[in-house]
This record gives sequence, C-alpha cells and structure tokens, in this order.
Amino acid sequence: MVKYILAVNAGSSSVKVTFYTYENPPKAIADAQVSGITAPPPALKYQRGDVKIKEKLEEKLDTPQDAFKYILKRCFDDPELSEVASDADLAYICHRVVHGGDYMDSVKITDETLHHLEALEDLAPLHNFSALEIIRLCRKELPSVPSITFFDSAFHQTMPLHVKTYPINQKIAQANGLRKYGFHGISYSFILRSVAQFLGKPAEKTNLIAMHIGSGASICAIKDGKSIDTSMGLTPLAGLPGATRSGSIDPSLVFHYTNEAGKLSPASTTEMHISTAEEILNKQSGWKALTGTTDFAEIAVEHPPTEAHKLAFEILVDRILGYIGSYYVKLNGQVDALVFAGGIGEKSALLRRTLTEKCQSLGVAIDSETNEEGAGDETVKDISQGTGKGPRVVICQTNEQFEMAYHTVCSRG
Ligand SMILES: Nc1ncnc2c1ncn2[C@@H]1O[C@H](COP(=O)(O)OP(=O)(O)O)[C@@H](O)[C@H]1O
Ligand SMILES: CC(=O)OP(=O)(O)O
Ligand SMILES: [Mg+2]
Repeated sequence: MVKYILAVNAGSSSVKVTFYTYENPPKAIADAQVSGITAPPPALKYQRGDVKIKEKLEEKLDTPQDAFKYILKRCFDDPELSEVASDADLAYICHRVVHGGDYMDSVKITDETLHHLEALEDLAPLHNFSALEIIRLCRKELPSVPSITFFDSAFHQTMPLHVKTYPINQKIAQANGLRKYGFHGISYSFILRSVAQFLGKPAEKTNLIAMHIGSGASICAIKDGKSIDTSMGLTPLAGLPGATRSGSIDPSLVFHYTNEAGKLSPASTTEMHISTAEEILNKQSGWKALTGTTDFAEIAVEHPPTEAHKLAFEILVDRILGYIGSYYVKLNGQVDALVFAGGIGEKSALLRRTLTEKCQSLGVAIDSETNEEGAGDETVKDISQGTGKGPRVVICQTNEQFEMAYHTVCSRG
C-alpha cells in the first residue's frame, strides 16, 4: 500500500502542514495552513493540485493544536484528496521543533525522547509548546504513525565553542544549558543544498551569508557547508527584530521597562510558564510595537504611510547590515552568495534593493528588473548584475516542510 508523509510546521500564530508522496524527492500532494490563531478569525489557505482555496473560518481555533485538528479532519474528509483519508495512509509524521537543545539530528518520538523534549520546554516555552502539544495529540489520535522531530537548532551545532559560549559563569551556564543554539536550521539546510546545487558546487565547499527574514528573522554565516555563526541565541529572541520580537537589546532594558519583569506573565498557563519580560520582548515588541502591524508588506513600501513605518524598515535594514558586515569578515570575504529567504526576504524587492545598495563596498550588485520580478516558480533565482566582482545575490524560496520530508525519505529509505 502506498503511504504518505505528513509534515507539520507549528508556530505560535500559524500551523502549516503539507502531505508528500513517499519518494525521492517527495512531491507535495496538498498543503494547508491556518493563520491568525492569535488574531481571530482564523484564515485557511488550502492547496491541492491546481485548486487553491482561501477562506476565513467560523470555527473557534484558539490554539495551534485546535488548528492542526481542524486541518487534519478537513484533509482526511476531502473526497478530492482520497490518497490520505486516515492514519492508515501515513508512513511518518514530521514535526518542526524549534529548540532541540543538544540534539545533533532528527529523532523519532518515543516515551524517552518526548520526556527529554518536555524537559527543554522551559528553555523555549514560546516556541516548543505548540509543536509538543501537536506531537502529544498525534500520539493519542494517530498512534500507529511514527512521529519524527526535526530541530531548528541542529544545523548550528557546528558553531565553534567561542561563538556558542556566553561570557558568564560557566558552571551556571552548563548546569542550565545557557549557550547560543541558533534557529531556522531546517530552513538553512534547505537553502544550503538548493543554493549549492544552483551554483554547481558541493555543499561542503559552499560559503554563504543566508538570511531567513520572516515574522521571525535570522541570518547565518555558512563556511564550507557548516554554520559558523548565526544571529539568534539561547532562544529565537536574540539578533534581528521580528514581527513582535525586539531582537537584541541591552539586557538591562527590561528592568527599566517594568518592575514586574521577573514575574510570571498573565499569558502563562498551568502547563506553560513565561515571564513578563519574555512576553514583552517576544510578543509586544518588534514592528508591531513600532507601527501597529505585523504585516511587513505594509512597512516595506516606497512611500511609508507614517514615520513609524519608515523607522521600522530602517531599523531592520540597519540590523541586517551589521550582521552582513560581521559575517563577511568572519568568512574572510570568501562568500559565494548572499541569500534572501523567508516570507519577507523572498517577497520584498525593496528590502533586497535597499540592502544590496548598502553593500556596494563588498562588490555586490543586483539587476533591478530581475529583482523586481522576484523568484516566480523557481526555487533559487540569481538576481546579481553579473559583473562578477562580489558575491552573487540570490533569492531562495525556502521550504521547511519539504526539508523534513526529504530527510525522512533519505534517511529511512
Ligand atoms: N510583498 C511583501 N513584502 C514584504 N513583506 C511581505 C510580503 N509578503 C509577505 N510578507 C511578510 O512575510 C512575513 C511572513 O513570513 P514567513 O516566513 O511566512 O513567516 P513565519 O514563518 O515566521 O510566520 C509577514 O510579515 C508578511 O507580512
Ligand atoms: C525560530 C523562529 O523564529 O521561527 P519562526 O520564524 O517560524 O517564528
Ligand atoms: Mg517561519
């Protein structure tokens, strides 16, 4: 009997799932996404073959777990998607888990591994909770299907010790797992393979400065196919600002912002504990705090509607530039390509143009027409001007679900 792979990418405000054929490379047969879980009404995007559906949902979906249940039922019940009608049609479920602690690779969920991941939950409650809730749900409702977890942090295990280590008391650091982990690694793994292939180089000889700029944003220096540094840290809060995240700030700031910083946030539940400081910096900051919108498409426009929108854009550009400069030097100027990925990196021609203009001193130049056109249907699109002086500039349409399905097929035959 032919079986399929279900890949799940759960965030705090959206759940994306894709069903794939079990072959190398896997082919997507359906893709569904519920967003707006934290800002109702939730919206569904569903694609099956050439059919694309977009609708606002009347159902009350308060949590990623509710959204996942809804998507699963909708797909299983869809007569046009008869390939997947029940758990009997699934070979594996792949889950994106942001924080994987010291895990170097994906793991199959067993009582023991789930226990271990639950112990990590406190280190990254805002990011791991939804994924773990969905894993627990799958174990309960689809018990015959093995779950495999893929970690955003695993790709960055190769960072040197001096990059991973924070200059704090090392006994305390080790006892509490306080180090730089880095995230978006499933995406960087997809980007590395796809861009190396596009450039016609072996991945292990490829050097990139890769940017995953979405509502969570990060940047990674890849040397000889390995992450040597990245902008996120112990949690995804560090580094670049995001839709609701401050990115790096002076850590003392939060104690001047509120004297409740260390107290539990009202958003905490009996199962999930987060401090007021984490709540403020992760959920009430970023461009939402500056402009009122979490939609960067409203900010990245030629004529920003307010000064605050202009400022939000300039802040993101400034912070990204700082990392590009730093990583260019860390890579000794030997950079094959500057890669734009993530919802914003892939779609905002203005962000790409503004950043590359400011990187002229590195020999970077783009073709403005190709940049405006964007990547279209191509996974990797070269937008360089072709003068051949500096690093190439490419757009890569990253795909975390595909990456998980691909590795499942490759490693499990
Ligand atoms: N044309 C565009 N210009 C700028 N930003 C865009 C555009 N289209 C989408 N975006 C932004 O992409 C972001 C979502 O990116 P994505 O990588 O899907 O995020 P995440 O996976 O973190 O939810 C949103 O902030 C959205 O506004
Ligand atoms: C790690 C992280 O920030 O993920 P996302 O961009 O999906 O929020
Ligand atoms: Mg994302």
